[in-house]
Amino acid sequence: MPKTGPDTTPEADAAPAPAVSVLGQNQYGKAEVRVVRVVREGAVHHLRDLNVSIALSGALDDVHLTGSNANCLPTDTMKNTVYVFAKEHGIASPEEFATRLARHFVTTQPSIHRARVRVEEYAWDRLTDPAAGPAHSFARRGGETRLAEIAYEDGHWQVISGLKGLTVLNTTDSEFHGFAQDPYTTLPETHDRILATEVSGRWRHTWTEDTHEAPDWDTSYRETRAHLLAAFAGTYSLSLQQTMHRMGSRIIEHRPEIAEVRFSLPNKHHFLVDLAPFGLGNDNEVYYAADRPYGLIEATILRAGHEARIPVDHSNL
Ligand SMILES: O=c1[nH]c(=O)c2[nH]c(=O)[nH]c2[nH]1
Repeated sequence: MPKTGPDTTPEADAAPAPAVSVLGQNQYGKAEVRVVRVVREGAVHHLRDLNVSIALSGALDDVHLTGSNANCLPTDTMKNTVYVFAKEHGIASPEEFATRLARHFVTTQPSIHRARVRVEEYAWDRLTDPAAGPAHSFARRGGETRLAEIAYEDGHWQVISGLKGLTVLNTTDSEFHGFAQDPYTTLPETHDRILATEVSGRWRHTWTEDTHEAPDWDTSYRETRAHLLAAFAGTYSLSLQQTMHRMGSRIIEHRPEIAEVRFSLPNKHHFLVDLAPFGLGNDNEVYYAADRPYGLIEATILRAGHEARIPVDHSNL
């Protein structure tokens, strides 16, 4: 805005007019800081996954009325504080973590009189038994939906089973390097990253005729799902594409009743937070879980000699 000159209108000498507007309740903060904290106890990894929102209020009138930011701790700083606290103190519980944050802002910023911190925690279940070996694979609790799509025409059946919304994560045994590069490539190569995806999978059964016995659908579903998860957990991954192929090929190898598998797997990126500005290292401990953009990795895996019939879903692209 260009500065205006002195007010020379006749009203300038008069008593100030009562303000027309008054600042009411106000607060500000960083919403939805997605922090994932991994603790590695040898081959057994522990995971906490939070969505943290912070709202501060206090002596903030000047920020709104005069534009002075002297009392305005940047929301970016609040985000950094979440990551630094996750590194330095770990995440014992949502309550403990939120309490620590709220106390910090109120006791270190004289202008801040009240802090509200809301934490949502996403629960993860282990995919492998820590007593039986490496335990770094998890499935997110809830959100999973089983699917069935049936077509019947000219006496022939087509049965497609599947699932969506099954989110899985490996805290290690995932690398991505040796990729093609062009002048716009900035992605660093990684030899140890989090690999996470929300599985959408459909599989077509070989059963087409009433003259043959139909599979036990529930058993088939349970076993197929188990193979898909075992392949995700057990594959040392050089890309999500490779893991996905193992998930499909393991199903084809173990479930003769299935002719074709189709996966659509978003690569749910977890980026290591750079804690160097705070004099801290980050040895695969604190991650930022990005929700978009995401890689979208899709493929059909077929039993040799069978045709691809599961329609390719182009609603994403
Ligand atoms: O497993 C991956 N596959 C990719 O194609 C890709 N691209 C990318 O940026 N990260 C990854 N990760």
